[in-house]
Amino acid sequence: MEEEKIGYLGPKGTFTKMAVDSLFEEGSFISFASIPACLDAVEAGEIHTGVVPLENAIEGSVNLTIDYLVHYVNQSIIAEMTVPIRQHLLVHPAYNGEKITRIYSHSQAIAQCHQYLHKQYPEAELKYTASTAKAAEIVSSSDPSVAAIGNHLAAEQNHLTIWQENIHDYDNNHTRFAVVQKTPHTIKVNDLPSRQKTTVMITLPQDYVGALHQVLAAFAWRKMNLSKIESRPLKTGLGNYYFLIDVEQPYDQVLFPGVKAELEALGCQMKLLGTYPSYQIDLSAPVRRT
Ligand SMILES: O=C(O)C(=O)C[C@]1(C(=O)O)C=C[C@@H](O)C=C1
Repeated sequence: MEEEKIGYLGPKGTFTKMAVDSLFEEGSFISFASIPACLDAVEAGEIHTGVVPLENAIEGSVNLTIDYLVHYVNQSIIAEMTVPIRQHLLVHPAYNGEKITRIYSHSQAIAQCHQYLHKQYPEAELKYTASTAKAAEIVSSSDPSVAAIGNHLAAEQNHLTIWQENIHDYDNNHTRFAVVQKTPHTIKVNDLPSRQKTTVMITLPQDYVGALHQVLAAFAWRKMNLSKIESRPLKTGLGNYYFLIDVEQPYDQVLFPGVKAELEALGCQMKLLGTYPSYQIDLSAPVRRT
C-alpha cells in the first residue's frame, strides 16, 4: 500500500507538527503554510490525510478550519487529538533586554496570551502570522527588537532564546486537532483512543419557534451526551446560522438515523462530519522527526 501522506499546518515547529509527531507511527509528513492550503491538498488528492487545529481551551474554535470544512471542502474528520499547549516568548539570540517593539504569532496564540501581553508589552505592535513557527522564523531573521510567541520546538528549529516560559493566561491550555480525509485511508497511530465521538452539522428552518430546543430534545430523550454545540454563520444572510454538535458516542444505525429522521420532520437538515476516535496526547516525551 502507498505510504500515507500526511499534511499539516507548518512549517516545522508548529504545535500541529508536535501533535502529528506524537500521534502518527509512520507516514511521510508534508508541511503547508496555511490551514486552507493543507485542506485543499487533501481535497485535490495530493495527500491522504490533513491535520489542522480545531479548537482551543482558552480561545475557542479555530473558525478558519470549521468554515473551510463546512463550506469549501468535502472531507470527514477521522480522528481528533487533544494536545497540551505551552506558549513561550521567543527572542533573537542577540536580544539583550531592550524594548520589544513588535510581537509576531498566530492569532490563536496571541489570544491565549492576551493578559500577559497587555500587562508586559502594552506598547508592542502585535502582528499575526499563519502559524507560531512562521512567527519564530520571522524573528530569527529580524533585528532583536521583535519577538514571537511559540513553542520550544520552534525556538530550537530557529535558534531562538526562550525569554519567558509559559506565558499563556490560563494553565489548562489545550488545543484539539482534527485529522481529516476525503477518501478513507488507514492511518497508523501510536496511541489508544480515550473515547469515540461524532460531529454533525445541523441547519434549522427559518422562523420556526423552538427549533433549536427540539433539536436538542432529539438527542436528549435518546440519552445521547453532547460535548459541544456551536453556531456559525451560514453566510447566506444576517441571522442565518448552522449548528455544529459533538456527540460523545460513535455513529450507529439506530440512534443517529432516528435523530436525523426526527429533525428532518421539523424541516432541519443533519449532515455527518465524522465519527472518530479521540486521542489525548501527552507531550512530556515528545517525538522529534526532521
Ligand atoms: O501555529 C501553530 O503552531 C499551530 O499549530 C496553530 C495553532 C492554532 O491554530 O490553534 C495550534 C495550537 C495553538 O492553539 C496555537 C496555534
